[in-house]
Parts: sequence; C-alpha cells; structure tokens
Amino acid sequence: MHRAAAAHFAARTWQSPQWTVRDLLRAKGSRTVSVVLPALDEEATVGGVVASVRPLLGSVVDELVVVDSGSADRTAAVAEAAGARVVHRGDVLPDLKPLPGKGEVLWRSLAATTGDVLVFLDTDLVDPSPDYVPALLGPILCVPEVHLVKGFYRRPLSDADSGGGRVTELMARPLLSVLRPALSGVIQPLAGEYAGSRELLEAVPFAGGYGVEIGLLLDAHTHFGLDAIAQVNLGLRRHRNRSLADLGVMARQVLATALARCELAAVTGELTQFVQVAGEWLPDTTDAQVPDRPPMAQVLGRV
Ligand SMILES: O=c1ccn([C@@H]2O[C@H](COP(=O)(O)OP(=O)(O)O[C@H]3O[C@H](CO)[C@@H](O)[C@H](O)[C@H]3O)[C@@H](O)[C@H]2O)c(=O)[nH]1
Ligand SMILES: O=C(O)[C@H](O)COP(=O)(O)O
Repeated sequence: MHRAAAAHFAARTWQSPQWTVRDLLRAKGSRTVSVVLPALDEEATVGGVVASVRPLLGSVVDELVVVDSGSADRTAAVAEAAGARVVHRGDVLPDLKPLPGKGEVLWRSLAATTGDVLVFLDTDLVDPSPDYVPALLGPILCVPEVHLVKGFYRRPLSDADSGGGRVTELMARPLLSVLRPALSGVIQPLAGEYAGSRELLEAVPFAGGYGVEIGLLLDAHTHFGLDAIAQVNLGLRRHRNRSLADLGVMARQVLATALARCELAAVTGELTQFVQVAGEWLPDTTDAQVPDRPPMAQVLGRV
C-alpha cells in the first residue's frame, strides 16, 4: 500500500465507532448539524431514511431536510409525512435554473440549510441503520482537523451478500490508485453517506452530477490535506442496484470529474453505449457531462 495511504488508513479509520449521542452532544457544543437527503423519485425508500434520522432531531441533529431533485412521484409527500422539511431544488437560489443531477441538489442544499456540519445520506437506502448519522458525526465533531467523514460498509448486490459497489471497485478505486494514490486507503470513495464541515463544503466547487463525491474527496485532499479526511464503519448498506447502462453514465461522470480535479480534462462530454434493437446492435450516445457549480461561498457573497 502507498505509504501515505497506509498512514492515513491507520490514523483516520474507525472500524467500530462507539460514540453515543451523549458523547456527540458534549463534543458538538454550540455547533449545529443539518442532515440532507437528496432524492429523485424515491417514494419507496425515502420514508425509511427519514425515519432512521428523525429520532435524533432536536438533539444531535438540528435540521432534517430532503432536497427534492425534480421527482415525478410522491417523494416529497412521503418525506414530509415521515417528518422531514422538504425543499424543492428550484426554490433554492431561484434565480439560477437547476442543472440536472445529484451534485446540483447537494450544492443547493448548502444555501437551504444553516448547519456548521452537514451529513448527506442517499434516499435509495433499504433499511438504513439509525447508527449511520451518529457514526458519521463522531470524527467530525470530536477531531478538530477532520472536515470530511466517509462511510464504509459491506455492500450486497441483488441477492448476493457482497459484490456491490461496481463503479467503486472497477473504476473509482483503481482510478484513485493511479491518479491520487494517497487516497487509496479510502474504502468507499463514492459513498453517498458522509459528513462535511460547512467550511469545506462552501469553499470548493460541486460537480453537478454523479461526480460530486469524487470531486469533494479530491478537493478535500487538495485544499485541506489527508488528515482532514476520515472514514467510519457503518456496517451494512443495501440500496437499489442500477442497471449496467445507468452505471456506465455514472462512471463517465465520475471519471470526468476526477480527471478535471487532477487537471486532466476530458476530451468530449459524450458517452456512446450500444443497445440491441430488432437484432442489431446500435449506438446510443448520451451527453454525460454536467458542468461544475462554483464554491457556494462565492455565490452567497461570503468571500
Ligand atoms: O439527479 C439525481 C440523481 C440521484 N439523486 C439521488 O442521489 C442518491 C444516489 O443516487 P443513485 O442513482 O442511487 O446512485 P448510486 O447508484 O447509489 O451511486 C453511488 O455512486 C454515486 C456516484 O459517486 C454517488 O453519488 C451515490 O451516492 C453512490 O451511492 C439517491 O438518493 C438519488 O435519489 C438525486 O437527488 N438527483
Ligand atoms: O457505488 C457504486 O459503485 C455504484 O453505486 C454501484 O453500486 P452497486 O454495484 O452496489 O449497484
């Protein structure tokens, strides 16, 4: 293992997080915590994710917000009924027309919340543990140098006990090992479950689509250093597994963002996939590029 990565792994990995809510409240002091749940058409699962966080509201969590990414289903109604505040992406920074994608709603969530620390959780999680948020908050509230805490976990794939995280294992981790080997001790670089300080999150650009996680990880390393990045074991994480074609587009976005953060630009924004139509294999080209949003501190006039 790369030397810096091995040292980082040893120093900043919590294999069995033990923080209790009482510990966290003591460490939190006067700081505030916002939990943000990005959601696009997640009526089947968003209620369960909100319910897993709701008991912490008023203690270690100060606000619980679902940022709706343009859902056409009952995501917003289900989230509200489960106890979250729902913000529609177009209602935050209304003068800016929303771009598509996950990164866009995470970026807008910075302007829709006030917490000193933000915790993001995906809303396609199946039976998420109520321990996720306390574990993610542990390092960021208790270790002053930490600005980003990634979750890691065992990942089932469909009916199998493991094998999930196909983009992570086949693309993101190999890519980091080549381009930024100091980060190769990060077990789940694409985890959608993470905590970040507002100081970090407002200071860096956000990739609009699925590049947002790799972008934040690389920028946290570039601007705050390895010591600012921690990871905690969240146990098991089950989610909706997307098709290979969907993951191809996701991988394209992750790759383009990683290259850009390493100052290697992608040549085009296109991805061509091949689909079988009436017995023939035909090209199907997507424009997979989503532009970056600038650091939120600039948009809010804080710098
Ligand atoms: O335009 C979008 C697309 C997705 N989402 C939400 O983002 C989350 C994750 O999206 P999903 O399509 O389920 O991604 P995964 O297959 O889970 O992909 C993994 O890899 C992605 C790329 O790094 C990360 O963004 C994810 O968090 C991570 O779980 C879900 O809650 C979605 O509802 C939006 O809010 N808007
Ligand atoms: O994180 C990933 O690599 C993608 O979300 C794909 O995950 P899956 O292989 O578990 O569906």
